Amino acid sequence: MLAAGAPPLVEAHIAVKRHPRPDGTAVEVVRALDLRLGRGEFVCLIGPSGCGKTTTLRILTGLDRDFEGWVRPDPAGLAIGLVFQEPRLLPWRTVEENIRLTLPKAARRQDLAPLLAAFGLAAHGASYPHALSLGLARRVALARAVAGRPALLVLDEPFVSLDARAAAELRRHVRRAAEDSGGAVLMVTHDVREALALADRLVLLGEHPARVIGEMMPEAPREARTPDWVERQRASLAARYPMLQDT
Ligand SMILES: Nc1ncnc2c1ncn2[C@@H]1O[C@H](COP(=O)(O)OP(=O)(O)OP(=O)(O)O)[C@@H](O)[C@H]1O
Repeated sequence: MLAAGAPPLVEAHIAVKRHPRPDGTAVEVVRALDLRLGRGEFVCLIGPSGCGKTTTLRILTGLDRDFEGWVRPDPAGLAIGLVFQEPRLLPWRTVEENIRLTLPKAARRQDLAPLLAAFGLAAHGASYPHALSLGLARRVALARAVAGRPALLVLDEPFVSLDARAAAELRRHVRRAAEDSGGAVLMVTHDVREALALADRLVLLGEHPARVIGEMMPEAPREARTPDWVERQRASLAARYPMLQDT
């Protein structure tokens, strides 16, 4: 949580972000969006499909600099671990090599066994990405993202297209990654249940152009967030924000 008076890890004001249209005009995707992220805080960005969540993430992480506004500090100077919807593993490298290659040179020879074990990947270090299920591949991407101990871990829709069991396992690993890394986590999801199960703070974005329309801080500690508790909170949020009705 962002303690009063504590400087945020990242702070952004996106005045306007436009994407070009094929006919040469531009469409506004984000407008007047303000976001602050505290050290060690786990924040979920939630919003309807196509509202501009990924665009916002790309700006916050410095992947997109073509916008009006600012991000402080410059993300280029921040250690950021990224997990995209597509695991983006090098197909010709093993799981272990995929992780090792993203480490700074001095750390490349370290023993990765504890990390692989922590993410339930002990049996897969020598596997190639094509042999992995989507759930396992996302877990590798998550292990790779935390291997360098980032100050900020960014996850874009990590639970999409996973069956309930794989999603539950990944949720456990995301939770662990957040707790072990000590860094902040910013996760984009349209799965309100996952957000309620994991986050310190939920930031709700409206229809595009994306802007913040509300926030919620789950009061129960994570270990007390049972499926019943999550369902009650989801129903109460959906009553307040009708756009969450179908989630
Ligand atoms: N590079 C681009 N060029 C043009 N339009 C784009 C580009 N990237 C995204 N858009 C459009 O901007 C809007 C917001 O896209 P974005 O991917 O940020 O939304 P999102 O909330 O993450 O969507 P989803 O929930 O479907 O993943 C969409 O209408 C999308 O089609």
